Amino acid sequence: MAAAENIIEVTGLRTQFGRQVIHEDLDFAVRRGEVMGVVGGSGTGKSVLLKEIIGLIRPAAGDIRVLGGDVLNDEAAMRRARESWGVLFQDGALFSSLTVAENIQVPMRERGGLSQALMDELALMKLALVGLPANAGPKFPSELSGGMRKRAGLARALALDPDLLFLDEPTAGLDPIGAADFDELIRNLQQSLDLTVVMVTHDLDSLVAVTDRISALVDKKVVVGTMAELMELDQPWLRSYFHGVRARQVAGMAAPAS
Ligand SMILES: Nc1ncnc2c1ncn2[C@@H]1O[C@H](COP(=O)(O)OP(=O)(O)OP(=O)(O)O)[C@@H](O)[C@H]1O
Repeated sequence: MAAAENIIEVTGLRTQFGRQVIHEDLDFAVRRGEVMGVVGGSGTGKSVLLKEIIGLIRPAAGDIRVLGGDVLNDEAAMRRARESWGVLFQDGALFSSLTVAENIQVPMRERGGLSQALMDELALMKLALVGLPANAGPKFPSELSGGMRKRAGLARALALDPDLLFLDEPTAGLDPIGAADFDELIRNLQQSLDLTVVMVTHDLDSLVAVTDRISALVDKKVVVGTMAELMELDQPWLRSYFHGVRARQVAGMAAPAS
């Protein structure tokens, strides 16, 4: 079998804020077409890792490649990469003064070259894609439920038909049923749109339902594997994270039928 292509490749990453070292010689890779979960204790630098990959924070050292391009040093590679991804950060981060449809059209406007009529049509398509009714388009974010706002944020992340989707705590703040529905939506979209997904989450149900592999941030580095593989490791944080009663229940539910 041919080796899977890495759509993201981070090597030798060092992140430091003042004297606080967050990542030290960290390697992280994501294969095209997989859903990679990112977990780790509070403050281990999960969100910062995402922000470094998308160019919002510059690391102290290391190499970051997206789609094979050196996004830290090559502006053209960064432009190409930026056009290839969509991002859903916590809370959906919608502009409260814009309607949902206008929010979805923000990335389209930034790219330019599309008529308003086409953008209106595209916004309707994106709403349908994430399971929102057409009448959500003219509403303001404050008029939607938390779950609907997340979906609207996802619709905006999908505005430019990305190959790559970054999700930071997508189910945070949702009730268990809302979170399970959102997990299912992500998995369905990943398959139907052939997306690669990088998802920071604390939610074990999401990890089981959505991810193919998991990167755990421990000791300033990444440990990567399937959930079953990580559960086997004798590392204190991983043990307490995966071996709690709740974790065992979730993992038991996920065990393949044999
Ligand atoms: N721009 C910044 N300047 C200074 N310190 C920062 C900055 N961004 C993050 N940090 C620090 O880096 C560390 C990692 O932050 P990050 O938000 O990535 O954590 P996290 O793993 O996502 O945690 P949590 O699960 O609590 O959200 C924290 O100690 C945070 O205070």
